[in-house]
Amino acid sequence: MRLRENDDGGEKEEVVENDVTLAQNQWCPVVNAGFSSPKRLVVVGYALTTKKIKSFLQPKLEGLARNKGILFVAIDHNRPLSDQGPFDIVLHKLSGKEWRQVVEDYRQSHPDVTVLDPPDAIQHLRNRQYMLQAVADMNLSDSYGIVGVPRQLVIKREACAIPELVNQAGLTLPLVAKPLVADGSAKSHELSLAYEQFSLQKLEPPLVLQEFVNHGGVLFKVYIVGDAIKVVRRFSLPDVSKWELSKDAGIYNFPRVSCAAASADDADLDPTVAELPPRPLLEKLAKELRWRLGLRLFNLDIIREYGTRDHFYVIDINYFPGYGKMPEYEHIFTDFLLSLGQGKYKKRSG
Ligand SMILES: Nc1ncnc2c1ncn2[C@@H]1O[C@H](COP(=O)(O)OP(=O)(O)OP(=O)(O)O)[C@@H](O)[C@H]1O
Ligand SMILES: O=P(O)(O)O[C@H]1[C@H](OP(=O)(O)O)[C@@H](OP(=O)(O)O)[C@@H](O)[C@@H](O)[C@@H]1OP(=O)(O)O
Ligand SMILES: [Mg+2]
Ligand SMILES: [Mg+2]
Repeated sequence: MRLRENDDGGEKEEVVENDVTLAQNQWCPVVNAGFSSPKRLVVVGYALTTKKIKSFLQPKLEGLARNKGILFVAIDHNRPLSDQGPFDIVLHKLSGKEWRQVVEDYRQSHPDVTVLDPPDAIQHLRNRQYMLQAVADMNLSDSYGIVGVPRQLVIKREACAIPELVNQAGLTLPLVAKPLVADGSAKSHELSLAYEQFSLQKLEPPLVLQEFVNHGGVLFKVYIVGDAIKVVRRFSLPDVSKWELSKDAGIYNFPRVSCAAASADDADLDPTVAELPPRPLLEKLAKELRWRLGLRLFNLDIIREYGTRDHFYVIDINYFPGYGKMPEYEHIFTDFLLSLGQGKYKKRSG
């Protein structure tokens, strides 16, 4: 294992390396396969951080995968990617220009390998200026509801100009300040809530200022794995009342509210807040976003504007999120990998 530097040379992340070379044609007698003939193994090369490996590649996933004829193999960062495998699928979430180039070159030279996902498409989500653009462009509105994004302003530099810029843009307080770059570093998740215009000068650009939308303190995480969708509830920031807004001045930093411990699925909630967004609306949104973003593995944070039944906002999109927290992810993920592997094999032999 060694440390790899990010684009900006600052934040570092661990990468895992091992040394596995596979035979050219891998066939396996799939466990529990009964009378059926041996199936071809689907070999998945992965390049993930140690944290991601721990949360995603859990024993249950690996066991189920093995039974279904899927083999996970760690990519060795000290050897050329083309010398490894052969892989049917490459799964990756690492940062750095160098790594993006390695994956891009590999994609070009190995068109028969499914690379999840294209580096450029992943990179697009790493900037909050562009992250939600595809949702805004969709203008999704049908009988099931309306899906939009909060109004936001990008501040690249000069904190002292923020109050005036916010005024000119006509943004309504409170505002959520989010670091412009969403590169997975701890800093990129350091958000704050600003109640009052003057104190906005204390913020540190580059950032995005987004209107805070009251949503009853619950958000919906919509996990997407290819064509599959899974929705869970999470606790979120509480609503801000007009009274609080007039009373509170200043900027408040808040911790990562949307992560692990805060599942709201079993909580006793106001049903109008807890009701999941309509399935057909999410199906439409996910399908269109898969296409517009060119990604197959991501999740969306969606909130319902408090007091409405069908007015939704997408506030965040994450590439290869914490699938370990998605119910039944082992089955959904292995089925997805199999469908990719088999599709490819059919194409080759057809
Ligand atoms: N516009 C908004 N209106 C209301 N609440 C918001 C808004 N933006 C963010 N929040 C709250 O802040 C939390 C963190 O924001 P966001 O999801 O954008 O950050 P993140 O660091 O990218 O999160 P993640 O850990 O999911 O990647 C959200 O889960 C939600 O509770
Ligand atoms: O750490 P967790 O398992 O919670 O997964 C989180 C994931 O971290 P990881 O990539 O290090 O795994 C985050 O990625 P980065 O932006 O930080 O790269 C982001 O996608 C979060 O939204 C995920 O939380 P979720 O949205 O699924 O709750
Ligand atoms: Mg989020
Ligand atoms: Mg995020």
